[in-house]
This record gives sequence, structure tokens and C-alpha cells, in this order.
Amino acid sequence: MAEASRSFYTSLLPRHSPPTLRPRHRLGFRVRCSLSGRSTAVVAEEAGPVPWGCDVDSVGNASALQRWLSESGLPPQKMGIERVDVGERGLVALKNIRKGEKLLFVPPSLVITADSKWSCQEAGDVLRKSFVPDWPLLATYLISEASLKDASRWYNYISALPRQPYSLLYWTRSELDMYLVASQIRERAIERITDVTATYNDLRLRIFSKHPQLFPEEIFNMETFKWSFGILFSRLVRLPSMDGKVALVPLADMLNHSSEVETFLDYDKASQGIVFTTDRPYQPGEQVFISYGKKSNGELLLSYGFVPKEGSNPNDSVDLSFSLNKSDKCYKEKLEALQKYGLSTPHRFPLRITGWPLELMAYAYLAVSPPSMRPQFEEMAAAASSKTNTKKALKYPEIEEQTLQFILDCCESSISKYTKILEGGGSLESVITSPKQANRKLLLRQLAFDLCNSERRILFRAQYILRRRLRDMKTGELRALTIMNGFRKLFK
Ligand SMILES: C[S@@+](CC[C@H](N)C(=O)[O-])C[C@H]1O[C@@H](n2cnc3c(N)ncnc32)[C@H](O)[C@@H]1O
Repeated sequence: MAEASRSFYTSLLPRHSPPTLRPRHRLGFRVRCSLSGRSTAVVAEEAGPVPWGCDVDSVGNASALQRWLSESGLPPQKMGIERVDVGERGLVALKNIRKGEKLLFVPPSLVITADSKWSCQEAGDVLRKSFVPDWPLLATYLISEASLKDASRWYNYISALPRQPYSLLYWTRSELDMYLVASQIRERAIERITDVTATYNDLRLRIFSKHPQLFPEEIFNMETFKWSFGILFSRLVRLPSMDGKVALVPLADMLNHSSEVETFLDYDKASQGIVFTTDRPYQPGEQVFISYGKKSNGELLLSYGFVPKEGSNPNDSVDLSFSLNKSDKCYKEKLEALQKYGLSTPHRFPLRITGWPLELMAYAYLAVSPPSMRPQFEEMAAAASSKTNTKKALKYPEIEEQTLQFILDCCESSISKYTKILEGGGSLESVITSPKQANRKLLLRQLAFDLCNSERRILFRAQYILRRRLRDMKTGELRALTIMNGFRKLFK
């Protein structure tokens, strides 16, 4: 992170003396914080469900958040937090909003970044001295501030955060296996859960266990990390005009996503606040949206826990996995060529409703190419990796048909997995022990159903295109053969 932006941020941070932590008692965890002469005792619960935040559909805490923000210097807003149909709570226009209007103006002093001041300064110092990167640092910061309850300046913000962010981080391994077995997003969720667990274990080993009075396990544990990472995955934004700094921006993070809008949050140097510029007008009562980026439905489920309405996401894609055939005579050489360009087998490529990337085609060429094409292996591997600067479409007419057939086979094997799940052949059942669990099961089933449907739709489209191309190639070949035979007869 650039030094310049660091000092800029520090100078705008709140001025209050940090609390100090005293050793914890045996039962429960007692922290004494003295803030600007005020003394607050905070008792945190024993390990269990995360006690912070609120139900995602409650707007009570959101009203307190809005009050606190305006008392802390947020300018009057043209939007307010309300219950909405899309996204439970969202920002709704209170006045007419024009197209091209700048909104929000959240000052940096009301934004959480890796440079934010810790209420427990000693804890912050330990993490910074250990060069903990931004994401784990922010995850720890959130837990630390949350555990201090109203002794933290972020109390109103944290109280309005969802107690359970519904990203795939919150799905158990058996839920992922049961509901998302057909989708490649299952693997990405497992990778993400593994990363978060490894990050927590690393922090525990390197830092928390060495400073148990600052980072007691009752508070800094896997459950609370899952919560804080869930919050980061679903609310953290990257601000391009601040050297790509990542930040939690209160109020702005109440904006829901729409794939139809093209507006993003950023720092505005002129007004010195976080803003976004509307790409359409809004009337009072209408929900205002931003874009969380050009993400597929699977990526939206992975980080944000929702799947957009069918056919509404132009950026939707489905990952298709390709592998080299282990019995291929050139397996070793092909694998070496792939590894040279940072690829491996299997490898995932995104398939869109509008088509597939050149890299996918290049990988498929490599997978089917015969030993006589050895000299081209490297060229194919290079084109399959997005690392090369020059993107050119490879053409090998002699193996074109085989290559398209290979992609079609991959599509069809993927479609059959989705069909098994969607049309009842796969098991989506699980044992239900409580009404809460029944609700959860219904929600997860619906999300999985929506995702699988949208992904299968893209695969069906690719299947249609590939079959048509193969048929055209075959009829073309047949026509050429008939003409050749005609000529032969004529010359005889
Ligand atoms: C940045 S927060 C937006 C505010 C959030 N609705 C709240 O009440 O705290 C992101 C979360 O909002 C919800 N969300 C955002 N856009 C959505 C959409 N288009 N459909 C359904 N849920 C959405 C998801 O739960 C997501 O994890």
C-alpha cells in the first residue's frame, strides 16, 4: 500500500484514546476499556454463535447507524436504508435522483481500511509489526472492534452488519457436496473455506497464541473469523482512485447489486468522499443499485450468497473443466508445455452465453492434438494461458472437428450432472431436526437450484452451437466429397 495514502488516512482518523485490555478472567472474558476518560466494562460471551450484528432483515439497527453517521459528519443523503424486495435491506431514493448525479460523499474518517486506528492499539501494533496483509488484518480488526461493543467507535456500524452473512463460507462441506455437486463453484467454495481456515490457523500460531491476553481464543476463533471474512467477502470494496485500497464503507455497503447497472464506488478527489455516479434516474421509493463487478451467478453466490433472477445477468458464465488424457502418448510433453505457462490439468475455463474464450479453444486443441503436432504444443499452451500479451485465435483445420467434439463431450458430461441434480436423480435430501434447519435447507436448496439452472442454460446453449458447427462441418465435408466423386466420374 502506498505510503502517501497511508499518511493521508491517518490524519483523518477519529481522535480518541485507545482502550487498554486487561488480563481475562477464567469464566467469560472481561475487558476494561478507557475511552476519552470514559470507562466501559465489556463482557464477551463464551465461544458459540457470533453475538455481533443483527438479523439481515432488521432495519432498527440500520436507523441507529444512519443517525450515528449523520452525527459523525456524513452529509444529508438522498437515499435511506429501508426494507426492500431485492436484498432484504437496501438504499431507497428519498428524493428524485438524476442520471449522472454523484451520491453518498462518505468521508474517509467514516471508512474502515487497513490503516484505521484500533480501539485496542496494542493489538493493532502487534499485527502491523508482524506484517499481516490487509484482508486478515481487517478480519481481525472487525472482531476486535466488535468484541468491544459500545466501547468501539464502530459500534453502530457493526450492530447493523448481518449476524450471518450468507456466502458459501457458511455452507458445510456436506451441504456443498449435496447441493452443488454439479457446479465448479463447489470447488471454489472449498478452496475459499480452506484458505480462510489456513489464514486463521496461521494467525493463531504466529500471533494469537503468543499474545493470549490481546487475542483470547474465546473471541478470536474460527467461528468469529468465518463471520468477519464473510463480512469482508460481501462488503469490502476496492477503491481504484486510492491506489486500489480496500475499504468497508458504512452506508455505501447497504447498496444492493444489479447486473443491469454500471456504477461502482470510488473515492472522489474533488469532494474528498466515497461516491458513486448514477447511470439512470430514480424516483422517490425506488431502490438504488450499484454493480459489485462483472460477476457470474456462481461468483455472486460464492461471495454474496445470492443468485440473480434467471437470464438477468449478462455477465453470467459457467466454468467447464478440461483435462489431458492420461493415456495420451504425449501426456508428459503436453503437461510440461502447460506448466511452462502456469497451467495444469484439469483446468477450468468460463463458458458464457455469448461464447467461450480463445484460451479454452487452445487448451482443447492441445488436449486432442496427435504426436505429429508436437512442434505446436508450446504455441497451444501459450495461447491457452491468459498470460501471453498477444491474444490470437489459433486455427488447426486438421483437428478442428475433433477439438469441437472434445468440447461438446465436456459440455454434455457436465449437463448430465446438472440434469441428475435438477430433475431429481441426485439426492438433495438431508435429515431435518428443527424448523430453523428446515428454513435453512429450503433457502440453500433454492439457491442451488437457481444456480444449477442458470449454469445448465449456458451449457445447453454451447451444446447447441457446437452441435450445429459439427453438423455444418460434416455436411460441408460430405458436399466436398460428392463434388470430388462427381469430378472423378467425369474424368473417367
Ligand atoms: C453489500 S451488502 C448490501 C446490503 C445488504 N442487503 C444488507 O442488508 O446488509 C451485500 C449483501 O446484500 C445482499 N444482496 C445484494 N444484492 C442483492 C441482490 N441483487 N439480490 C439478493 N440479495 C442481494 C446479499 O445478501 C449480499 O451478501
